[in-house]
Amino acid sequence: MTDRLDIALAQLNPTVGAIDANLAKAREARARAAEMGADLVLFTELFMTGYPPEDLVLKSAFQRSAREAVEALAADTADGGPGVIMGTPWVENGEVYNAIALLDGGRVETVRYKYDLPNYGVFDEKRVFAAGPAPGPVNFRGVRIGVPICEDVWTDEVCECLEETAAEFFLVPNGSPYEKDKTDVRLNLVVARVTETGLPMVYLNQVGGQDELVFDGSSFVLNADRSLALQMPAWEEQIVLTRWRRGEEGWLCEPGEKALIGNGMESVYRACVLGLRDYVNKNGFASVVLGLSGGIDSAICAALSVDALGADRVRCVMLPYKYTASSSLDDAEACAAALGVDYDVVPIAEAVEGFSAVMKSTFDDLPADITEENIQSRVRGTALMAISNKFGPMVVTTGNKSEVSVGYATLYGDMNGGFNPIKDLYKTQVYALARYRNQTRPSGCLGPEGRVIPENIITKAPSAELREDQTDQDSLPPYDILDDILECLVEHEMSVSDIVARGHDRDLVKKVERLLYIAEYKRRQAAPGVKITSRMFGRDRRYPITNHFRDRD
Ligand SMILES: Nc1ncnc2c1ncn2[C@@H]1O[C@H](COP(=O)(O)OP(=O)(O)OC[C@H]2O[C@@H]([n+]3cccc(C(=O)O)c3)[C@H](O)[C@@H]2O)[C@@H](O)[C@H]1O
Ligand SMILES: Nc1ncnc2c1ncn2[C@@H]1O[C@H](COP(=O)(O)OP(=O)(O)OP(=O)(O)O)[C@@H](O)[C@H]1O
Ligand SMILES: NC(=O)CC[C@H](N)C(=O)O
Repeated sequence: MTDRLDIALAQLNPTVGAIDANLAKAREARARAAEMGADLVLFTELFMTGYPPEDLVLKSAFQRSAREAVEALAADTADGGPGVIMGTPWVENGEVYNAIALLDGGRVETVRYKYDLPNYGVFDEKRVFAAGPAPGPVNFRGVRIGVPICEDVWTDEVCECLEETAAEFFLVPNGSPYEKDKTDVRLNLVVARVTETGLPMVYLNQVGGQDELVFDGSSFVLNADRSLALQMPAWEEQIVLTRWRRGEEGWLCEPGEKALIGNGMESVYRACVLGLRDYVNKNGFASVVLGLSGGIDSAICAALSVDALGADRVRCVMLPYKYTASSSLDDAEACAAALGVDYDVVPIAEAVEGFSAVMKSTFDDLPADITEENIQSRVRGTALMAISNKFGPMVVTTGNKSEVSVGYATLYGDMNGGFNPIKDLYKTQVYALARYRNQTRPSGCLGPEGRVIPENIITKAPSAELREDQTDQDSLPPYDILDDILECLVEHEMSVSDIVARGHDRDLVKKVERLLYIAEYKRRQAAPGVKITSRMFGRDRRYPITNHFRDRD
């Protein structure tokens, strides 16, 4: 039995389905850990397949590939180097489990299954995995290690059971998606588990974007006295060696680096950047294109795109029509120049008017209305998709959560596009993010320092510029009021009367409630985007499209 263990923690960015690449990444990490002198390397939840693999797990070919990769890595451990705790799906007796495999001495020593499968919010694990029995510790070179998997530490049961079966400390592999202000939630949970069991805990989380989810890393270690032994950075890959020593009081992790975890605007900004970067890169796009209107939404999306990919991978196009103010042209050009991106102006009058001419007899001289406004938006959407088809960039779409909530966006028009980095940010948060980015370029961002969004874009009244002198507030309440009502309805599921009790006008709340419900059909056709809040549209909030319910309060 040893009294010393050096454990490498691999906070890495796997890709869902890329089993060969994930295996290669694991081998590289193990080689690095061996150089550091590690006895054991810990990987994150389902690292071998990437997390969350969703229904891929149901395919027998996928299950087989994952197993072969785990067995290949197990064979590597015959070299006498570090053992490995690897997250992987595992099939036994016809059931598929969300598992960890302990690999050592050239073989799969043991496997343990996740007990508590999350099945709420964005998680659907009961759909694809069977729940395992309450796990006992694994025995690694004479040390009994508890390995609860992610959700297993969100309640006390599994850790208690592990402590009762003589676990000496916990190594917890996680696939815990980012949400604003979640860092404290995780820390409090780990404090609770450490307090209940008196055992130290390693909380290791993956990093990177996977469709709408983004994982922040932010892994850490708490000793049995609840002191923070180590804090890994957010948003970055890192392999770190932790040194464990057994004393009279049990195991202690020697204090190591404590990275500062930015919160508030910094974390929101970096989540949007990494979510967009990984979506674009992991789906094989060399570049992106977006319509730059001189408005705040497209300006922040341009800044996020440049910070994610670098200016040379971002193309911005101004698509003016007769309602585009000359100040919008100036603002768009100034924004593009500040960001250093390729910028074109493609006037759309001929296409808009050509389309109107084609429809003239069908429309039978009916007066112009929103139909003609939407044609402008759809011409812009078509132009951007044409650039995408011709040159290959993915279209970044720019609707914020306030617009997406109330359907203030045109289907097959400004809603066109592959990915939306601000989909889960209300308009008031978009303004705050723009101000933040003008003051601070967060670490890991590839754009220039300093002001990248001209002040006029932030201070002018927002407008879709689809008719003369239009502003958003012709159709919508002021955004601070709208956003508060929306947050009450969406994030907090509050009743109309409770929202009115906050000081809002009842008719307005009822109007917003109605707009929210009737726009569900648009959201179902919207591009994916980065989850930031506790209740993103989509998997986090599954409302019916056909829905006659209205709150009677
Ligand atoms: N339940 C349902 N299921 C399936 N489809 C449904 C539907 N209800 C309506 N529809 C369809 O949807 C159509 C209406 O939706 P849509 O065509 O999008 O048009 P609509 O929502 O009527 O108009 C677009 C709105 O977005 C605003 N806006 C704001 C900011 C920027 C931009 C921009 O474009 O740049 C636009 C614009 O001012 C206008 O208020 C209907 O004609 C109908 O075909
Ligand atoms: N003149 C334009 N040139 C290029 N793209 C445009 C133009 N007008 C609209 N778009 C595209 O359509 C999107 C929707 O317009 P919208 O008015 O909602 O956003 P915005 O102009 O960026 O911001 P704001 O709403 O604050 O004015 C824009 O973000 C942009 O991508
Ligand atoms: N993968 C999981 O089990 C994640 C669930 C957990 N509640 C989290 O968000 O961290």
